[in-house]
Amino acid sequence: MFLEIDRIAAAYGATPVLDGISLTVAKGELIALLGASGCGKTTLLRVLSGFHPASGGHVRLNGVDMTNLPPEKRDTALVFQSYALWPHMTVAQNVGYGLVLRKCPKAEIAAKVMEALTRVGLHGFADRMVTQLSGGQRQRVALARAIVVNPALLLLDEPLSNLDARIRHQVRHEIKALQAKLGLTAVLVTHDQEEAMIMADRIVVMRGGRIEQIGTPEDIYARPATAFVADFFGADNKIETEYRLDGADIHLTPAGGAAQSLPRDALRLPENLAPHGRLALHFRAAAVTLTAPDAAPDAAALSLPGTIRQRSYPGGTYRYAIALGDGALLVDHPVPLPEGAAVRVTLPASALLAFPLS
Ligand SMILES: Nc1ncnc2c1ncn2[C@@H]1O[C@H](COP(=O)(O)OP(=O)(O)OP(=O)(O)O)[C@@H](O)[C@H]1O
Repeated sequence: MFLEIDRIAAAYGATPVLDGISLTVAKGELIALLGASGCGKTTLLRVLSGFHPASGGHVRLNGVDMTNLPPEKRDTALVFQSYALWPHMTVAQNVGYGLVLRKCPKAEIAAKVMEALTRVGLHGFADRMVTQLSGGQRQRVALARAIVVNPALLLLDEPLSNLDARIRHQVRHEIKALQAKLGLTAVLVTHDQEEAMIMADRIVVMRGGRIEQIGTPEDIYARPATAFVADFFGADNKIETEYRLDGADIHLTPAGGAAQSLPRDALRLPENLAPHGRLALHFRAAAVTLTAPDAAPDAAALSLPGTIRQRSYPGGTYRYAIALGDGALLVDHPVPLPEGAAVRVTLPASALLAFPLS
């Protein structure tokens, strides 16, 4: 494997932050480290760049153990959230800085800088001061500065989070296209689930200094391995239920609802599920339908009585807060319904992600 992260541990003083992180990255692959604030993504990136020491484990790049190499001896380039450009230098001087340090001939620097600026769409900006650029343009300069040295590994530390939404959406497609075109191996740190989905070949979901799941965006979205990942990827509505397996069926008794049976195959159940116990059923707001309380129930869906507590309009569809037993759900539904109305909440079995509760 091109990049091997092997049981990496890291700490700040006596406080452990990374706890045995192992993962491999293929040449040309873009991996996103995704997780809530404080889970250790930036620390892992700092370990890869050499700005923070590993307290255990190894990092190998292209077969070379770089665990204890200083940053400048690693074949990596880092793009920061804050751009970290020199304000007293022009765009070209910023982009060429690394090549000057490497003592490249002047003519070669000029040619490489021009090529990098063209690649990031900043042809014609070479002589501008970076203080005269927008945030999106500054981040393109930072990207040009990273790619101009042709690094074996590109490290991106929340590179888009200082940009406003519209520019961010545009620049993330540009970075992805450039990385793919140049065949760069890249590790991106982000806390934005959509950004990780759009940019990454594989996503590494981190939690509390450990890896919770690694997979393609499709994999993680459709088959989250844990309730935490389901929650993080938008399946954040949850119903708790007693269950009992019975031949081809599963009997469910959800909190606040009547007992129901569903074909066992209709749900994606965890492997080695005990014959009975409790499950958390996670699902996305858009998967639910609302009908009149007396509508005929669907045999392949869980059906629960609820009351509309609140209605809002995020655009395109209505969003309802529904009281269900002593719990609450958020549901998207295209039709306006009055607050206070009794409804039947229908959850198609295929939309339910089931996780055992202890
Ligand atoms: N310089 C430091 N000294 C002490 N503790 C630190 C330091 N930097 C980070 N930490 C702690 O280490 C843990 C992991 O931090 P890290 O910055 O890697 O998380 P993160 O997932 O990148 O979070 P964020 O998205 O907020 O940047 C956090 O609990 C944080 O408080």
